[in-house]
Amino acid sequence: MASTPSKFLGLFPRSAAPERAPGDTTSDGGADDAALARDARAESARERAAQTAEHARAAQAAAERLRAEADAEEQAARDAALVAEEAKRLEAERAADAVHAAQEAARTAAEAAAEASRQAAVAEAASAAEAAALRERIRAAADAEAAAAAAAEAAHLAAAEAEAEAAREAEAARQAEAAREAEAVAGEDAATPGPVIESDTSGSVGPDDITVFVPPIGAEPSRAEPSRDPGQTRTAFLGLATAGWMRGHGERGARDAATIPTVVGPLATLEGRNITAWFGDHQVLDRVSLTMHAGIITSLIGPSGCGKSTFLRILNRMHELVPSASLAGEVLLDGVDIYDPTRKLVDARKEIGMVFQKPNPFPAQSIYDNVIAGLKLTGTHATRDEKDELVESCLTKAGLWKEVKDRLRAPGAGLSGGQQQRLCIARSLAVRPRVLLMDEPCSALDPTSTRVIEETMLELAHEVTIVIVTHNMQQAQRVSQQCAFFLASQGTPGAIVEHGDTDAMFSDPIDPRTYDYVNGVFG
Ligand SMILES: Nc1ncnc2c1ncn2[C@@H]1O[C@H](COP(=O)(O)OP(=O)(O)OP(=O)(O)O)[C@@H](O)[C@H]1O
Repeated sequence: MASTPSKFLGLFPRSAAPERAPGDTTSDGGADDAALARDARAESARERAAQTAEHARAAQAAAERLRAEADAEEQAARDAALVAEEAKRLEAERAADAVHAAQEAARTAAEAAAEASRQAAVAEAASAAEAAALRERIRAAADAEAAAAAAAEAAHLAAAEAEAEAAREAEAARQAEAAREAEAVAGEDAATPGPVIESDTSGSVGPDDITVFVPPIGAEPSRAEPSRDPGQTRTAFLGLATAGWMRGHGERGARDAATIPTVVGPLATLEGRNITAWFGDHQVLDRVSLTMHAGIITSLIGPSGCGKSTFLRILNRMHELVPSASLAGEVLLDGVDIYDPTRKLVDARKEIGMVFQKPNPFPAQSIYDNVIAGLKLTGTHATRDEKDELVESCLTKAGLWKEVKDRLRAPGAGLSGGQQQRLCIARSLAVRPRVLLMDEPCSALDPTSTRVIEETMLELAHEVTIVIVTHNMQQAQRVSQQCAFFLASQGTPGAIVEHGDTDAMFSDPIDPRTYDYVNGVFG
C-alpha cells in the first residue's frame, strides 16, 4: 500500500519533551543525570521506537491482512463476476442450445411431416392408381358383358332372320310344289277341288306375308298356367327358339322391313299377366301381373334380387337368352302376346327396346354407325339420306345431337358415360320401338348425366311407353307416373306387393312394407 493509514499517525508524536529525574539540579551531576536522562530518554525513545516499530509492523501486518482480505474480496468479486459471467455464458449457451434444439426439432418435424405427406401422396397415388385400375377392370368387364349381350342379341336376331329366310324359301318351295301338283291334278280332273292350304286367322298378315303354316303334330309348347311345379308348366325357350314351325307363320317379307321407320312407333300398352319365372329349378318370380300404360313412365322398384330385371327382360323376350331360363304367363303388347308362337322374336325385340345398366355402344363403330346398327340387325334397308335423317332424328330425341353432330364419324367409345348411354337410347329408337325398357340406366352415371337422361326420358315419354328399373327412390318419383314395388321375402320368389300412382305410393302407401321400403327402412 502506498500510504500509511491515517489512524496510525497518533502512534508517532511530532515533539516529545525529554524526561528529567526528579531533584536533578546540577549540571555535572547534572551531566550524568543528563546522560542518564538522555540514555533513559534514548532508551525510552528506543522502546517507543520499538513499540512504534512493533505497532508499525502490527499495523503493516494488519494492513497487509486487510489488503489481503481486500484482495481476496476483490478476487472473490472477480471470481464471482467470472462465475456470473460463466453462468451467463452457460445460460446463453444453454438457451442457444435450446433454440437450436427447438429449431432442429422443428426442422426434423417439418421434414418428417413433409416425408409423411410425400408418403401419403405416394400411397394416395398408389391407391388412386389401384382404384383407377379397379374401375378400369370393372368397366372392361362391363363392356365385355355388354358387348357379349349385344353380340348374343345380334347373333340371335341374325339366326332368327336366317331361319325365317330358310322357312320362307321352304314354304315358297312347298307352295310351288303344291301349285305344280294342283296343276297336275287339275289337268287330270278339272272338277276335283284343289288342296287345302291352312289360312291365317290372326288378322295381322299382310299381302306379302307367307301364310302357309303346318305345325308338326305335338310341337306346340305348353303355355299352361303357372304353378309351383315348374316341370309341368314352364315354357322351354330352346324348343321355342329353334322350332322352325314357330317362324314359318306370319313372317314379313324383306320389302316390309325395308320401310325406313319414323323414330318411334305408335304408343302401346304393355301388360304382364301371371308371369312366373325360373332359372333352372330356382323360381324367381311368382305370378306377377302389371299393366304398363301407353305414353307414361312406369318404374319398378324393390330390393336387390327380387326379380325386377328378370321381369323386365321377360317383357322383351331377353329372358330366354339364358339357357336355364323358363317362364309361364303372358306378355301382351296392345293385347297381343309377344310369346305367341305366331309372332316373331325379332318383332318383339324391335317393338320393345332395351337400354341396359351399363352403356354398351359398339365401341369400334362410329357414333353414326352405332345409331343405325339396329337397321342392319333387323334387315332394314335405307338410302344414305334416310340414314342421315334417322341418325339426326334419333340423336335429337336422345338429347345428344348438339353434342355430337360435328363428330358423327368418331368412335362411340370416345363419348362420356352419359353420352354413351344416350347413344344407346338413340340406337334403340332407330328401330322404332313402341316400348322402351330401361334397366337402371343411370346407375353408372354422375348426377349431371343422370339429370340429362331423366330429361330425355320425360321428353320421350310422349312418344314411347317407358318402363324403368331403378334403385333410386328420388328418380322413381321424378320420372315415373306409375310405380310397382317388388319384393322377394325370405327366399320366396319375387312378387309385386303394391303398384299404382307413384305419388300415392310414396306419400300414402297401402302396404306397410311399401312404406318401409320407400322410406329407407330396408333395401
Ligand atoms: N342368369 C341368371 N342365372 C341364374 N339366376 C339368375 C340369373 N339372373 C338372375 N338370377 C337370379 O334371379 C333372382 C332375381 O334377379 P334379378 O336380377 O331379376 O333381381 P333384381 O331385383 O333385378 O336385382 P338387382 O336390383 O340387384 O338388379 C336373383 O336371385 C338372381 O340371383
